[in-house]
Amino acid sequence: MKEKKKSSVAILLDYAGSHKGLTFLGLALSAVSMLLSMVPYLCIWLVARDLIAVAPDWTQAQGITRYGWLAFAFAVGGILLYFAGLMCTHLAAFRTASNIRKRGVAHMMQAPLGFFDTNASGLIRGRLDAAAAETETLLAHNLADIVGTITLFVSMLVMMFLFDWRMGAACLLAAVISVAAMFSMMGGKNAKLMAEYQAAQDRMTKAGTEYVRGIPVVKIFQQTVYSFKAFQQAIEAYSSKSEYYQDKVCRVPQSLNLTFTEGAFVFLVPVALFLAPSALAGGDFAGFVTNFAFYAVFSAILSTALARIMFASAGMMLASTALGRIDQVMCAPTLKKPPRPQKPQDSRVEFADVSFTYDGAASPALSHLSFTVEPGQTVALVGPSGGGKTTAASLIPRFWDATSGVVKVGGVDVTQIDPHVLMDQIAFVFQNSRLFKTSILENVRAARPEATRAQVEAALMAAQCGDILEKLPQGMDTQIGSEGTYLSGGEQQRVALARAILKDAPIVVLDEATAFADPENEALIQKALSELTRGRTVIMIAHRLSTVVGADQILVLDKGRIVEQGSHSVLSTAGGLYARMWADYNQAVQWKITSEREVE
Ligand SMILES: Nc1ncnc2c1ncn2[C@@H]1O[C@H](COP(=O)(O)OP(=O)(O)OP(=O)(O)O)[C@@H](O)[C@H]1O
Repeated sequence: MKEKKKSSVAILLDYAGSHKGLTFLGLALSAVSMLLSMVPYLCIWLVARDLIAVAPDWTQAQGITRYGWLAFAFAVGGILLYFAGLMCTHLAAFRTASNIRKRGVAHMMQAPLGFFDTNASGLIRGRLDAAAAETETLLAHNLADIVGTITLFVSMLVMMFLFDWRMGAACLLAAVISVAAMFSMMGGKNAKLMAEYQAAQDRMTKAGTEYVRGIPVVKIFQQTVYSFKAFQQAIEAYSSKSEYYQDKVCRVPQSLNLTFTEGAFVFLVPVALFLAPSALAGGDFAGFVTNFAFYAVFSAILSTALARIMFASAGMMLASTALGRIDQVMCAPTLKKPPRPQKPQDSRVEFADVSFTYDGAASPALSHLSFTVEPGQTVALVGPSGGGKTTAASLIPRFWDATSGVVKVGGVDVTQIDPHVLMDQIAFVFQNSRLFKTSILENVRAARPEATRAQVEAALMAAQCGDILEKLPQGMDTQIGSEGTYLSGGEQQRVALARAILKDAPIVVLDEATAFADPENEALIQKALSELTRGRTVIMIAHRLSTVVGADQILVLDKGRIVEQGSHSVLSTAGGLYARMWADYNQAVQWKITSEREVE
């Protein structure tokens, strides 16, 4: 059976969780407040009736003061209940939006890390944040307005029969035309257009983020804003979408809507003129005038009600597209947790016939990789750019899951290990490790939150960070990025290594840890690395072949396959790809030394 699509409101109420009741209470209060606000109109009718009945001897109309107070009391009561209702719906809306944010973030925490390579984390966060905020308006205001206005229309129907259904129908006719015009802007094809408009807005935000990131390049190469084609095209696409929507979808219905929102009177007057002669002839002209006075005043609240419906429907549309965007975040892939997790036995890493293809890629990034790294061994992954080194290393901590074959840690398939336990087994040092904008202490302690100050300090010392701590005003309590406290790339790398040392994981994955360091930093980083890797299983990705000479095993990856495997001494004389790379590397080093001598 086809599953019925849930409405936006139902989805939002799911997110509201325990605050669902508060939303219902708010809506009920809003409905009751609308009913109370009808009473003053009834009082007007009663006053008009009494006045006309005693005219011209107004002193005989003794009930009107009572009606006046009654109208006042109900009006105030209506306002108070309306505010009480709004308080409930606001509270529920804030909680719901906060639940959406929390659930989104919790879901993201379960996404494989590789997901963030292809989906900018800033965009995901922005999307979740903005979309959650957009749902707030629907729950806090729009829903209460919709419920209130439905109550109003129902009570109007009752009032139609209560006094004179013909004049009541005249008032309603304007409302019906106005609502019909409004819904024609939102239904079917137009809803799709609205979704396209929102998508164009999303693309513009994304292109804007890319543009801001690329500003240094734009400046260095003296380009203008127009050289950033993607951003410019995204802006143009957005403006043409919004113009199209405004022009083709909104213009006529919006004009109709506006005309009839203000025009309830238009139908009432001709109907009254038509009815007047028979009322005169029937002898109940006083009753007729009273009814007319009532509907004339009553029709004025129609425009307020319609304006509320208009805002509410716009809010509904916004919320439904916002929910669509939230859904995209919630549908992001997550790491499947094993039903019966197993514990890794040791720090052995094993690839058994592993292949991997990135989503949407035409060819595999890795094909039938098989190798074993015994506990305590160091294996280096080398090879031409795009060969698959980073991809292979990424499969160990499950940044991605293998498309086929098995990656094992400690003899257990990584997909059968609890993700937290797996992460505890592995320290990953990236090419350019990011530090948080907090103290050095907290940056390092991120690896092991329960670590003492002394343990953090020991890790910093082991990572050769003594000189960094000395020059900083508050040592390891100095906030990174504050008041001119910036660390160089090599220094940041050493702090990141201290983090990895503190983690004390049995397996270490190093992705070009020394790639961007200057010679002085490189020597320190090498020292820090030997502290980090001592006695551990190490998988290192390296471009500088000098760093892999001592590795127990070198795997040469080319086009996703292992083309050579062995120790440096064997491979450098085997006449294959590694030997050529080694020769090229030595030539480059020779060239560097010669050119440096010439400069001297
Ligand atoms: N997130 C991704 N989505 C799609 N394809 C990717 C992604 N990351 C890498 N690739 C592709 O997978 C292949 C292997 O890339 P990988 O980064 O693993 O190579 P590498 O050997 O580490 O290269 P380098 O030495 O330049 O860092 C390449 O063809 C690359 O274009």
